[in-house]
Amino acid sequence: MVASDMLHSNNNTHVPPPDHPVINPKNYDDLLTVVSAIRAQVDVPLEAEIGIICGSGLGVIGDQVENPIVIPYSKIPGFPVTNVPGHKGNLLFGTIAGKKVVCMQGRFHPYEHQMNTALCALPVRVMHQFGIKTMIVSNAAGGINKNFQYGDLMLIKDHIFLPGLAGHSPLIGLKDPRYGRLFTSLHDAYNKDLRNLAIAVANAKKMRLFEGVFVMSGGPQYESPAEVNMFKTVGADALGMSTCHEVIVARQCGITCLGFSLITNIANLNVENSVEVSHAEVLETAKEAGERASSFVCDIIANM
Ligand SMILES: O=P(O)(O)O[C@@H]1C[C@H](O)[C@@H](CO)O1
Ligand code: HPA
Repeated sequence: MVASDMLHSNNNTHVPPPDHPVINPKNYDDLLTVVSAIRAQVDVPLEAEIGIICGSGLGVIGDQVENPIVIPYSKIPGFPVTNVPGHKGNLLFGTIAGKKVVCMQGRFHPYEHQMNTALCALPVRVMHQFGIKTMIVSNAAGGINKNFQYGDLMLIKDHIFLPGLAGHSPLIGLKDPRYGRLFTSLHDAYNKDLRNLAIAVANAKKMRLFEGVFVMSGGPQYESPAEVNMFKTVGADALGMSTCHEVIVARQCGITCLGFSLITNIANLNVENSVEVSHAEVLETAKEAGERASSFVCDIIANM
């Protein structure tokens, strides 16, 4: 199947009913309604200390959750539903290495139908309501740094949030004080202690691991060579279409964050080269590297 067909097929496990409502992410009472709807799905109390977001093709990280309670997004009134291949669309509650986790097996992107950055980041607020103090966020990304190879992992040490700089911050227009500080600081957004822990874990596993700056573009088109060159010039090492708005909301909620990119393709800097990126290629690399990425996440959690 070619990539363009994949993007219009629904390979997700769950299809929502046609009248599936989606909440207003800037209404705090709507958020509480979604949280109650999730609690109503099961007859055990749900809580978690660590939240995990799986990037494209990285749902395998969610397969590490022990004794999972699986709640499809389509079964949660008010919760968005994703149609992007490689994103299963399940919220999982369970444990990894004895720690209580909640895992988003599939995320939302601003380029999806009727999406915006605030709605994409709504699940972070939901996970916060279930008690998370730490969030591990992953994504598939194109490598800009010349040292990167397919399948490399890059810890995110900082980000450039292009849609946010252009007026699409998930915090815009929030007026309910229960959301927290509007003027959220992004100092240490990708926590230094957690990054040091991740580096120690990678060293113990003898894994290649880089640190770098992640840039988020709006997508869904992949970047032109001139755009890739611009991102390189401003100091970006990897580029993708997610993550920054989730981390910003997490920081507003006081959640400590660790982020990493799986380099699924090498971004093309030369307009004379004929290099076509496809989502199929992204998923293929993620499939090859998925086990390594999930074992990395489990070991980090075990050592937290
Ligand atoms: O969910 P992530 O950010 O991992 O997905 C990446 C960015 C685009 O959604 C898609 C491009 O192939 O993969
Ligand atoms: N650009 C943007 N997003 C991506 C890429 C890319 O090259 N690869 C995976 N996600």
